[in-house]
Amino acid sequence: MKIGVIADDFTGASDIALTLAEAGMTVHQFIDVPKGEADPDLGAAVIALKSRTASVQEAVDDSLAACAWLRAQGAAQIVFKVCSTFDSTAEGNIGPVLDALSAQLNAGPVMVCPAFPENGRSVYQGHLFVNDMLLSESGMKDHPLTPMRDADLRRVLAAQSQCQVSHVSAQVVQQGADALRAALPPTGHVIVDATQDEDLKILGRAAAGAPLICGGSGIALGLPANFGASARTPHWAAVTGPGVILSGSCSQATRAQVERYKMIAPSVEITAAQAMSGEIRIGNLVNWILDQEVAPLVYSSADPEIVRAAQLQYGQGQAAEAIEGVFRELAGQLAEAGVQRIVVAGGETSGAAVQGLKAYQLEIGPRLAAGVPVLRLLKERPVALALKSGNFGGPDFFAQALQRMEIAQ
Ligand SMILES: Nc1ncnc2c1ncn2[C@@H]1O[C@H](COP(=O)(O)OP(=O)(O)OP(=O)(O)O)[C@@H](O)[C@H]1O
Ligand SMILES: O=C(O)[C@@H](O)C(=O)CO
Repeated sequence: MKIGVIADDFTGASDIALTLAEAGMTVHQFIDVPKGEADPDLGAAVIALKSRTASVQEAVDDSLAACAWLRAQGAAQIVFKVCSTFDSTAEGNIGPVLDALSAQLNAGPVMVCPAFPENGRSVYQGHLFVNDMLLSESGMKDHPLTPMRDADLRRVLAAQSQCQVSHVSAQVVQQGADALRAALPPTGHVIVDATQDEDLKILGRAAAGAPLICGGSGIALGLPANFGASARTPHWAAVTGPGVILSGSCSQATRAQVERYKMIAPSVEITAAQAMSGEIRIGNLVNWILDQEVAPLVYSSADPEIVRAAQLQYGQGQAAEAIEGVFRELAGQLAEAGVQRIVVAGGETSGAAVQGLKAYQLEIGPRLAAGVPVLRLLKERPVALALKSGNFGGPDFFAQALQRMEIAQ
């Protein structure tokens, strides 16, 4: 194994797994820290944790355990995969986890860059932009769990970390890998600018031999080439059979996708009140889903005002866990009932759904959208999964993803 990735959520794990697969690495996504050994033929492994919004101590402990497993499999380089919008609560977990991993690996300077230009995420003068807006003015300021209200990543990371946080500008990056390496301090975390894929490939070259780097999937663009890998398209054996869309993301992009899909297929909304009351009968919902001619949509996605009202009434964590609990139970029962194509929208929601599926290892297929691969879960019958980050995919993503799962490549 050459590259080991520790991802702080499940959609982010599949996002970077796709980047590595398209750059030629043989890669699998693992759910939580595996118990056994990895296939020695794997060039890369991505461990999906549900640590982004966990307690700081839990996030640190789980990330260190994942790092130890990856190193034991021979991983020469560790990537801490975080969100391209640097999703984090004020107290962590990016800073504390990065500090712990850096200490465990005696990593020296750690380059940090969440840029993902293909999906409109760029870092310039230490500030994170979502398309043409500062992060703090984008929809991410209303995120239900990790509202991002400061675009200056140096300040955000410095508030969470015990280490020195510095910055290397795009002007230096664009002079090449040698100039970037020369600009790095001896230790600490370094926010590195990147506004285009070429900047990320320079960063990848500069990261050759670095024990630890941190970023979105874009930071992996240039890493496989350091190990002699070259671009390829992942293969896919068609998966047909009943399908369903599960959406717990409240992001702007997902809410648009929900409204578009509701126009062509049956749907049912799960409200926070219903989830908190325990009135939802999962078995009845499964039967309703299986009775539909067209793959139906089950969603809790709601506008920020509705989410805020629910959080005020029930508590942010309680509302989140209640809704995730519904999707966790639903996903497991759907797979047992024979559903074979499952599209999930939202990182935490995907974590819940995958836990419900009792999935431990996923094969990476071709892209459904930038940052979203189709995944194969090997059960009695193969299950095709799409774990879509809230802000990813176009308006017709749901229908297109279900159709793509049925086409071999
Ligand atoms: N109607 C609702 N009211 C309150 N909380 C909700 C509601 N619908 C979903 N949630 C919660 O909001 C959170 C959404 O987070 P999730 O990570 O699934 O989506 P996302 O942040 O848009 O996706 P990503 O992290 O991939 O960008 C989950 O914990 C979910 O349970
Ligand atoms: O980097 C991203 O935006 C996604 O992979 C993600 O982490 C969403 O939660």
